[in-house]
Amino acid sequence: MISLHIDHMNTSKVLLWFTCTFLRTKKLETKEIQTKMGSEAPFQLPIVDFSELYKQDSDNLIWDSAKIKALQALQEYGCFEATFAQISPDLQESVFNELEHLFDLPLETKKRNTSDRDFHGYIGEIPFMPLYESMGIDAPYIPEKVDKFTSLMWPQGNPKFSKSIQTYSKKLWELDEMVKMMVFEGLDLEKYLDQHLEATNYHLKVMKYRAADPSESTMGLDSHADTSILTILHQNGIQGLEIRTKCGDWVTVNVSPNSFVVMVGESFNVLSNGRLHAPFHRVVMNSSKTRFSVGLFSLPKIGCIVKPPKEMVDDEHPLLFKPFDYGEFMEYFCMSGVKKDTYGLKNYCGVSNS
Ligand SMILES: O=C(O)CCC(=O)C(=O)O
Ligand SMILES: [Fe+2]
Repeated sequence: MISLHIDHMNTSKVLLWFTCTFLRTKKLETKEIQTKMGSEAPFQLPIVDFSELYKQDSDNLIWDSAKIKALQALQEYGCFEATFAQISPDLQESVFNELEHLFDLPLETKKRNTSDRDFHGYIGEIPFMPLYESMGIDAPYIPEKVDKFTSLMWPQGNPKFSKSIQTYSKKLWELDEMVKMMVFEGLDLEKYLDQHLEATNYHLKVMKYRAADPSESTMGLDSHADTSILTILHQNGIQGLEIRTKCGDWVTVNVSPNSFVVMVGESFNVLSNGRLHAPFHRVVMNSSKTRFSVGLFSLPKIGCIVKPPKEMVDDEHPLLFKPFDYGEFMEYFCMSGVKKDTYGLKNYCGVSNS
């Protein structure tokens, strides 16, 4: 989940942000120049096809090969590109059309999307992130939750919006569970999968990034790692997502049309005791067209202690994080302010000298 929230920031933090953003923009300009000179090879994330998994697969060959590829990618890059024909191009188009209407609503209407959880309601008008706006729906596969959001935005109703978002979220949720099943199997933790899924909440965040004016920074969303377990991202064909590799290089993730990006959040890094990599990522708006994106975030339920299964800890893999509660962590995270390129959970409960 993004690690930026102005409500909890005092003036000095905001100033610090401005300074950091300025310095990063300078660095970014250098990188853009390098790209123009052709010094960087295009980067392609591993692609895992989930569409075929619905077919008869008696020897589990399709499943096992997808599982190996997915796990390797999550260990090496912290993400991969997923193809998933069960979310049809028509459904995708309908979701992005509806999002355009949603973000076109008056600001006062969009601000009705409030939440008692940080980052789950309307976010926008942030001075250091002027291109960015987002709204959120908890448990979006539950029809009543989406209907409630829809009637806040359109008191006269908008069944088309409700239907598209519900159908779409349910499919994304299926994809999330398939990835978790692969990871848990791949790490020999199958017996913990059901209890893990029971202890998980879901949040759908819909985002809009307007194009930058010539005088503005192109930074749409600054560098951060998600605090989630897993995040599934989808965009309207406008590129902008960048990840930082383990070597520290920023690379643009050119996502193919109709594909999704599956990304590890810090909570999965904790659960796997460091085996899965949670990548820093950001959004850079080099396009003159508006970018819409959607993220399904799976989050540890508040009150359920997050810690790796005992099989993940041994002499070779000493415990990296103390057990934590996500609700308590979020309180700390919001109060401690934003720290650029820093892992919030590592700061909060990392075992020292890990
Ligand atoms: O818009 C995107 O593709 C990325 C959004 C993101 O990283 C986030 O909301 O945490
Ligand atoms: Fe993110």
